[in-house]
Amino acid sequence: MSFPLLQTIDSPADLRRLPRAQLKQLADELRAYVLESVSKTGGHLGSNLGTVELTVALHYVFNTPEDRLVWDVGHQTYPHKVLTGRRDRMPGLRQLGGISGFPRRDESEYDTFGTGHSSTSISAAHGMAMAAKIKGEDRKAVAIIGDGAMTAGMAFEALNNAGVAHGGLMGDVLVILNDNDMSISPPVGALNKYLARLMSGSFYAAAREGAKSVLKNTPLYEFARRFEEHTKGMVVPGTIFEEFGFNYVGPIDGHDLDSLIPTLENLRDRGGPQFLHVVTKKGAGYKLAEADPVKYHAASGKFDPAVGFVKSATPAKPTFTQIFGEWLCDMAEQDPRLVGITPAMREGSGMVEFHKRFPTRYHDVGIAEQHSVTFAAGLACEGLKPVVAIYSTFLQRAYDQLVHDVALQNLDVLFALDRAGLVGADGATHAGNYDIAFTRCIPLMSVLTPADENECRQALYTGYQHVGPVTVRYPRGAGVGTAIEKDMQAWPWGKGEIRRESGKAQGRAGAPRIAILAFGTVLYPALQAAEQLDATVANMRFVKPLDVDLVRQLAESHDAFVTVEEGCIMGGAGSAVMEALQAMGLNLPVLQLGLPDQFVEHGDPAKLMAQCGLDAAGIAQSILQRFGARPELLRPAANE
Ligand SMILES: Cc1ncc(C[n+]2csc(CCOP(=O)(O)OP(=O)(O)O)c2C)c(N)n1
Ligand SMILES: CC(=O)[C@@H](O)[C@H](O)COP(=O)(O)O
Ligand SMILES: [Mg+2]
Repeated sequence: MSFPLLQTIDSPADLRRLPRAQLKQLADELRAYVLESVSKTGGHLGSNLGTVELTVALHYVFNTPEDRLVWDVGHQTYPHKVLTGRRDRMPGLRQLGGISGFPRRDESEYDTFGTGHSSTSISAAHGMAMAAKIKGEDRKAVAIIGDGAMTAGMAFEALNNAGVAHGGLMGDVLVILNDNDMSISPPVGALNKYLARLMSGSFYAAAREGAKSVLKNTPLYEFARRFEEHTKGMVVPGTIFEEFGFNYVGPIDGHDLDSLIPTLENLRDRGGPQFLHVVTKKGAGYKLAEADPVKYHAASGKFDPAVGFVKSATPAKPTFTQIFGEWLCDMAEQDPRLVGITPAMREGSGMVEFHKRFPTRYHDVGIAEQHSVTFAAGLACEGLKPVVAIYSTFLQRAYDQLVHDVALQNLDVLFALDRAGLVGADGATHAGNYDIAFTRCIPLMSVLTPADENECRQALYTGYQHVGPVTVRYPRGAGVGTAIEKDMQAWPWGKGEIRRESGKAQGRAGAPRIAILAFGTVLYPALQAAEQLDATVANMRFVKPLDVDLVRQLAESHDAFVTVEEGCIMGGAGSAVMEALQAMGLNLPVLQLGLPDQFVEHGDPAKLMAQCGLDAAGIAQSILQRFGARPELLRPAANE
């Protein structure tokens, strides 16, 4: 395909030089380019196709980058990236060394705020708008937030704050609600119903009907009082956004440049908090995506636009997500107390089947991680057994609820932490690198790290049987493909196991006798490395409670330890082992392998694991570098 006009646009300044009449062609070419590009690289699709006209209009009307655009979640910014000088970098999208799938301040001056986690845009834009006022700069700040992202409490915290003056200063912030009546799944909650009424115009109709029904059959004096009350409400019904102090405009068609451009020009020139409600279609312009916006939210890889996403002929190994989804249904069959909760990630967390089979025990609470955790706590108070399916990275948003509402009260909640560790294409914003460190330090919390698909099922069952707060963490994608035992057996609580014994006798000449303590799916590269080094390997299974008996047993029979985890080294499982050794007065050298104290960027997961030294070669190399032939590590054998 050719994109003659788009090829001439290397910056928004080029776009603003175009005749207004050419913008429609530019939008059409931009949409075709994004579709073609994503069909080659994979990535988010529906939301990008839905924001093409809005993106063109915003960069046409606002003096970007001086005027700030803040894209909420940021998964809809491919058109923005193409128009802001990165058209020719799209082939490297979400790949190692390529551009991110989300806005990044260090990638472009037009990416005014890094996003990825939802519902932060209004807060950031308000900060930028207030900074402009404080510094006396004439700039606008625009937050573009979806109807899904609008369901998060943080968005309302920001509205509540941005809608009023502070010390006499009022920020010039424009909030654009991009309402496509979709989250990743169909939207949930009362806000969605409210927005639907605003969109349908029934809002006004309801106000009129209400007025008429009240005014008839009432005594005259009552008539006057009520008429005055209702005509006030009827003429300009206060939308919720106006109650927050914003001037509300809309809903308008978010695909019609003839509506968007004059409206944005008008709002740009007005000061103070402005709220524009635009209605778009997720997947606009691509029939397959329009018809199934859930499926076409994102493409996992290449696809032929003419055919769309097709399932691969050979059944792939089950993913950990699928293992969880299956376990959840099996467990729900056995235990009527089970309630499944997701904060707006039904598909990603593998709960579609559970929703179908157990609709009364399924809760999608919207993008509301904090609420999801404390809602679970409330259920647990009443003797139910809530299971919160939540990505490791998104649990970060509900940390206080985890500590204060669940652990402090020792409530019986199971957290199924999907996407634990590196996630690959989504990169640093979505990596689940920190959950071992931030959960194990909470009193009464238990932390399980299954090593493969079968262990995932057994760990979920073990955690579910335990009364109290538990996290079970597992990575994005599939494991090594172990057979799944349908029978669920609870593990001995807090116990690991030795998977491989070193053949070396301790204390003999040559390389020291090494014990590798693996936590989670890194067990398998550790086993491969151990074959090369003839090391012992323990599958620890629990970070908390740690199997201190096994730690002691290994420490007393080996010369050195290696701990391995797909989590941050700082404060992680290896730290737990070090603490246990110190507490037991056992002083042997420990090499901690895990994720480094830096953000790991987007890319192919296997390449990222190798980059972090967590593949078999990396583990073996680290061990050899640290312990190689180190006779000083050898302790004299008992009879020498
Ligand atoms: C805190 C947080 N929770 C969950 C997600 C996962 N997520 C990404 S996009 C999305 C739906 C967003 O819906 P909306 O804002 O309406 O944007 P649309 O996809 O409709 O354009 C969700 C739940 C996230 N990025 N951040
Ligand atoms: C934008 C966003 O946050 C989600 O779409 C996320 O990218 C989903 O991640 P998975 O692809 O791992 O489900
Ligand atoms: Mg939406």
